[in-house]
Amino acid sequence: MPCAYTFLGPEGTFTEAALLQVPGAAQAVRLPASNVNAALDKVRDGSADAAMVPIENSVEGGVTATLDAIATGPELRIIREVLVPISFVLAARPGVQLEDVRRVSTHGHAWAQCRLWMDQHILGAEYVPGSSTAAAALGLLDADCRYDAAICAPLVAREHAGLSVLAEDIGDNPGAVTRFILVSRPAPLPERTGADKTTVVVPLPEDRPGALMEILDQFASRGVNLSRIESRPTGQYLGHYFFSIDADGHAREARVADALAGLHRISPGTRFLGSYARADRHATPVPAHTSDAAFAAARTWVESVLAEESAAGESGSGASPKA
Ligand SMILES: O=C(O)C(=O)C[C@]1(C(=O)O)C=C[C@@H](O)C=C1
Repeated sequence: MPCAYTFLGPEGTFTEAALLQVPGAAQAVRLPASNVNAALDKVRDGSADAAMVPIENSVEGGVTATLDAIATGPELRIIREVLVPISFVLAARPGVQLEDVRRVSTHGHAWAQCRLWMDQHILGAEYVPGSSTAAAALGLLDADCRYDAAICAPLVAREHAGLSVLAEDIGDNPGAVTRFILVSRPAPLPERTGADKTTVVVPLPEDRPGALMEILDQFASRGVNLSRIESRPTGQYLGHYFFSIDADGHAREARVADALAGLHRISPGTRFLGSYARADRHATPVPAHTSDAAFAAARTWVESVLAEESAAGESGSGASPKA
């Protein structure tokens, strides 16, 4: 297990709450980073062993900063995922009333999850982007703070920043959940658990009709279920995209390994980002014809066909019958 962790900080972010779910992390060195790229750089340069970063929210979708940062640069591996239920409060310096609030700061994903509440309760609310929910809350303590309130986790408002809570549970979707990933430098794959996920990045081959269908077919024809697929621009030039994909199963399962090989044939720039246990422990049923046993039986059959062919060739009796 890693012994120095970094995370999207400062203390009190939802990302830190995710990190604290990792066994041993509460006792380990924890290094807050000011953004996702800075956290991943600490892993790449060896100043941390692993980074916890957000990747997907049930309301707002993919965290593009993370999807892009792990798709490029020196290779990294996802070794674990963590789910955190999200509940937001509106916090302000003691004495400030709800009717005094105009300018509100938070992380972009948090703002997106509280938009309706803001429209209903703060007429003409102005959004001030923050690097995280906790950074926005702590910023309220600065003498030259240019906003009136922050959207953050209940814990950071009360315990870390000593702020007053003007409203609780202000998220528009009460069941909101954010998924976080623990990322390390390339390392041996975590063991198969029977309920695993594999993440890949597949650049879309250009000028090739049906390329997306071919990519999807690598999974479909091997009975591999996808739980997320998103397209992101590579940033190189207009119209150049990659797909970020989560597939059910582990790279040590034959059907997943076979699908990975197929992806590499179609798009040699395919990047493997890891196989790791699903946080919800949900195991997707594997069709019998795509089980490891079915792949092994099929391989044995092909080998027996080839062995018969070469034996026949050596004995000279393998000539094709005349038509
Ligand atoms: O700002 C934080 O507290 C974070 O951990 C980031 C983040 C995100 O990137 O989605 C995490 C969970 C919430 O959905 C809002 C913000």
